[in-house]
Amino acid sequence: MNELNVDVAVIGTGTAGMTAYRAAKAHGARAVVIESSHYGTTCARVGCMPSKLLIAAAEAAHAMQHSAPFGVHAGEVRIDGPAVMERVRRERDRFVGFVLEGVDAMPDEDKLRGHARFTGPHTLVVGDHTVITAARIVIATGSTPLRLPALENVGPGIVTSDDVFYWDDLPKSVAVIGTGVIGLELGQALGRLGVRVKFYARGGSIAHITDPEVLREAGRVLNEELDMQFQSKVVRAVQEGDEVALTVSDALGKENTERFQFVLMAAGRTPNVHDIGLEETGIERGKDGIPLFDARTMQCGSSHIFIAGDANNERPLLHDAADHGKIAGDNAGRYPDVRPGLRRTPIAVAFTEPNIATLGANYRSLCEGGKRKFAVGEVSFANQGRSRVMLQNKGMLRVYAEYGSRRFLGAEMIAPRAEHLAHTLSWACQMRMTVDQMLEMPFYHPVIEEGVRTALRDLAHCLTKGESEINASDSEPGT
Ligand SMILES: Cc1cc2nc3c(=O)[nH]c(=O)nc-3n(C[C@H](O)[C@H](O)[C@H](O)COP(=O)(O)OP(=O)(O)OC[C@H]3O[C@@H](n4cnc5c(N)ncnc54)[C@H](O)[C@@H]3O)c2cc1C
Ligand SMILES: NC(=O)c1ccc[n+]([C@@H]2O[C@H](COP(=O)([O-])OP(=O)(O)OC[C@H]3O[C@@H](n4cnc5c(N)ncnc54)[C@H](O)[C@@H]3O)[C@@H](O)[C@H]2O)c1
Repeated sequence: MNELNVDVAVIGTGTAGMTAYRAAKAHGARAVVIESSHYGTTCARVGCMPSKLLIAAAEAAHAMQHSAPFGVHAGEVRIDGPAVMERVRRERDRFVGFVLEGVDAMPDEDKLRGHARFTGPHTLVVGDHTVITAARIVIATGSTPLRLPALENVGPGIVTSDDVFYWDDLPKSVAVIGTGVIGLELGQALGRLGVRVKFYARGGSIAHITDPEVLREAGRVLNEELDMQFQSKVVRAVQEGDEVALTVSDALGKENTERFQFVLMAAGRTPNVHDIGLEETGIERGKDGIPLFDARTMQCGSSHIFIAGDANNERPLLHDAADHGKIAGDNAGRYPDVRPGLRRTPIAVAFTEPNIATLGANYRSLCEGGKRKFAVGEVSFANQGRSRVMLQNKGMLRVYAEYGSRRFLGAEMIAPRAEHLAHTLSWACQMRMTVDQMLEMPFYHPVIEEGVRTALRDLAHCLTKGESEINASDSEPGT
């Protein structure tokens, strides 16, 4: 075994790990990164970028197939599956290439390959070749698609998002298990590209929506296009030649079997913290096995160990992985001088159409502790001017503010181009603006943001009425 002594060891070379490594180095620390699998990051290889490439192709197909109401007729639309997937992979490889250039530029002595595992609070064994003694350690091991027991050992027809971006052609049919962000983004895109897609959801949730009104609207809008079966349970799956016979039971327990070329498991992701010897570290862990940590410093307890990115499951998103990594790397670099780093207003966007977005404090968190102490304003996009012009007049936005201070707190929406609306609103939220200050900002005409103004006006009005009487009772689509 080789032996290595370093100031900072970073486990994982994803976005969080690479950012942590650079931040630690900036403090003059002797730092190394350890990678057990591929360089290139989840985001670039099998995450954010390839999924958006697939969605871009789907948007092109959808626009051509739905241009007739404008008096524009495209003729027969032909989707060339191999060409679609070839572009996804080619552009994906380009993005991965930029990451690999960064890895190549790092000194060789800073990079180790192999699975890292704690053997003590300060020691890691990498593969079967190196023992590292590190004064500080950053865990940035990312996450892995959750595997459902009913879909284990079935055959090649059971896939996860990791597999989709290696396809050479579009499949004929896909069953998507889960109506979370991954399932909806990939499932809708595949459907728009001509694949027969059916969604099976365990409960009634849709992406990260927590507001019951937005959830109901999302269920209604998405159901117009997508075949979604809520309150269902995967019973069994059998590989039969090129197809999987999938048996699912509905809310009443009635079983039904359908055949699909692939079954896409999109039932969530699990932080990679279960096979890294955390029990040897002495740090305290939660029920889910994830170390308890401070979300401002990324420090696990008062230890020399930090945890960043999907591994800590706080907000498993790319920009948060980068922020976590910077904070963890800074603190590991200057330990024991541990300081809180910059945390931004939460923002999450599902790139479905319409987009689904949440920002600031979500509805569920605002309802914690019983009686609601916040006002709600809303707008429907059904008759919103610019949305209707573009034939994208679907969805709703709900905005929240605090009584008394009239401070804007957050929003949830399914709305046309919500990715942009969510940014504007999250900036206002982070600047701690009041609803009145937001209404003093410019609004162009005709734009979708005029819908945001309508919701804010409604919110300002509700704030003057005292406590809202809107019923907070949960309601789920499909129930
Ligand atoms: C399909 C999909 C689409 C997504 N789309 C978006 C999006 O549009 N926007 C967005 O913000 N987020 C998106 N995400 C989420 C985003 O990709 C992740 O939040 C982010 O990439 C996490 O970065 P990370 O550094 O924590 O983990 P990763 O990039 O996964 O890095 C972890 C690394 O650690 C390595 N590792 C694990 N265990 C060990 C070990 N014991 N020893 C050594 N190395 C180890 C792994 O091999 C991996 O390379 C998407 C994710 C998926 C799957
Ligand atoms: N646009 C984006 O920002 C983006 C895109 C993709 C992924 N991501 C990140 O990746 C994370 C993981 O995404 P995800 O979609 O896998 O997870 P998710 O938590 O968003 O959704 C999981 C879905 O699976 C369902 N489910 C859970 N257990 C199940 C079971 N046993 N049987 C059937 N269904 C079950 C849940 O009800 C839910 O609908 C997201 O939370 C997000 O942070 C972000």
